[in-house]
Amino acid sequence: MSEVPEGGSVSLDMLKKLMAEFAKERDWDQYHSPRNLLLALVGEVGELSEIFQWKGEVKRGLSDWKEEEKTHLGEELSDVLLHLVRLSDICGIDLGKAALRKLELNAIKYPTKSYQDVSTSKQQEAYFKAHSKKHEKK
Ligand SMILES: Nc1ccn([C@H]2C[C@H](O)[C@@H](COP(=O)(O)OP(=O)(O)OP(=O)(O)O)O2)c(=O)n1
Repeated sequence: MSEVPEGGSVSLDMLKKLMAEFAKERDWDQYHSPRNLLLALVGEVGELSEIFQWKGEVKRGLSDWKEEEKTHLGEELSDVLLHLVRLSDICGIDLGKAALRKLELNAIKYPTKSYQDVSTSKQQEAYFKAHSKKHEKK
């Protein structure tokens, strides 16, 4: 099993390399096509959703969940992340860089100043209005 590196942080690059190694050692590169990986990712998102299904709203921090439930949640979150990392790699996308760029775009699209003084529900209203307009244009 891979150890958490000194300093404690796990990088996307490390996960990318470990996934590439994992596939190579099993001769699974042939199955890791973009489409197959996308379908596997969607399947894992389904498994993640099942954990929350029928529970109603859950508290942030999941303080009333059993340890086994939290462990299971960690496993399904990891499957989603690992498939996403692998899909990005196979598509030649640098996921870390792409995510940083997307954060910058998000900050331009939703500048803090214009949202500071409005309540959460107002922000959400503005968001949904903007989105429904975008879809109407199509
Ligand atoms: N062709 C495959 C199959 C699996 N994996 C890796 C990526 C995921 O992290 C994990 C997913 O494994 P499973 O498909 O066995 O899914 P689960 O672990 O969720 O098992 P189950 O569906 O039985 O609950 O294994 C992979 O890289 N390539």
